[in-house]
Amino acid sequence: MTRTLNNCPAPAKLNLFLHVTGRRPDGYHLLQTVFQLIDYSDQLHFEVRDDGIIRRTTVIPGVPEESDLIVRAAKLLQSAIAAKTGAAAMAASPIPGANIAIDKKLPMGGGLGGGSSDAATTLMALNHLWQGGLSRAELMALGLRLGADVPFFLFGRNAFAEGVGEALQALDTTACWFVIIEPGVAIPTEKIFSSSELTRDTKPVKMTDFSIGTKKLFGRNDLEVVAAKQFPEVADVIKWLKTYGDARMTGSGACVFCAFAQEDQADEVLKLVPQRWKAWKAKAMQQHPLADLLDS
Ligand SMILES: C[C@](O)(CO)[C@H](O)COP(=O)(O)OP(=O)(O)OC[C@H]1O[C@@H](n2ccc(N)nc2=O)[C@H](O)[C@@H]1O
Ligand SMILES: Nc1ncnc2c1ncn2[C@@H]1O[C@H](COP(=O)(O)OP(=O)(O)OP(=O)(O)O)[C@@H](O)[C@H]1O
Repeated sequence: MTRTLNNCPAPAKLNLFLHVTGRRPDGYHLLQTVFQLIDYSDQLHFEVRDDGIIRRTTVIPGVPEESDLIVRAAKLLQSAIAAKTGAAAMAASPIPGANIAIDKKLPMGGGLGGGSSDAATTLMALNHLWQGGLSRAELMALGLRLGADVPFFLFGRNAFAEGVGEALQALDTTACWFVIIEPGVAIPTEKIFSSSELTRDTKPVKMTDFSIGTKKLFGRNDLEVVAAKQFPEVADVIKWLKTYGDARMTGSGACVFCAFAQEDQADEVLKLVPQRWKAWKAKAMQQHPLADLLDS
């Protein structure tokens, strides 16, 4: 049995548009959005332990080990596999554990789904290493318990999403490059969704209503006006980047992106970004780099 799996990407996502169409009784919001994978990722490394312990071996400032979505995902998977295999099998061969290291690159509170992507990569990698045998659908159901964005990363390809983000339909998006700017603030998702100024009644669209092009993106991000009002740095970045194209915020913020058909167009703009902001470029991806792990 393979004991290690290294350099497992946990890619970021952008929301090419994000409409809030309602709210459930439990307070979660109903959305319509297009999730776009990009080739800018955290990297995770896994080593099987025989003692059943889950250990995050990298410190992430501000994220205690026990509340890390990586550790929570690993423990959730352990219990799901135990339930699936039953007590007798468990007695015969106790559930393995894992040491998990991470090279963190995705900014927290950035609207890029960093923690959610880390959790999804952990579920895919450990289901493989532990020979857990859970299907993609079973892992997606587990993922939803960790966060609204996690099922998308397990789905493994770009998607039109509804519900709280778990009702996914595969979608091929336009090949393009993105310039992403980090305004230098972290935005707690909850803070935006709980705002009294958030509109929650955008008219639902059908997949056939929109096409994804780099010239003009469809729709808007309903969370943007709330985040821009509460965090002026976000408003400043949007204003600056709009000079070069259809700039908008991703997720609940804070990162702002703009799409370009050609890489050299993205390079040109990247050179012009004011020094006070961290900026980088990323290429649109159609598939999650670990998508095949679930079919192997
Ligand atoms: C904004 C998006 O990133 C768009 O992709 C997601 O909807 C948020 O996904 P996420 O970060 O995984 O969010 P979670 O960690 O599940 O939820 C954080 C908080 O955001 C609010 N939340 C999140 C998702 C959603 N559809 N409605 C909500 O109201 C809830 O108050 C929740 O307690
Ligand atoms: N491994 C992790 N990486 C990043 N954040 C983590 C992790 N584990 C727990 N968290 C917590 O989860 C919070 C949300 O993380 P995440 O990066 O997914 O949000 P985000 O980048 O704002 O994405 P989105 O807004 O699209 O959900 C972080 O602010 C952090 O407190």
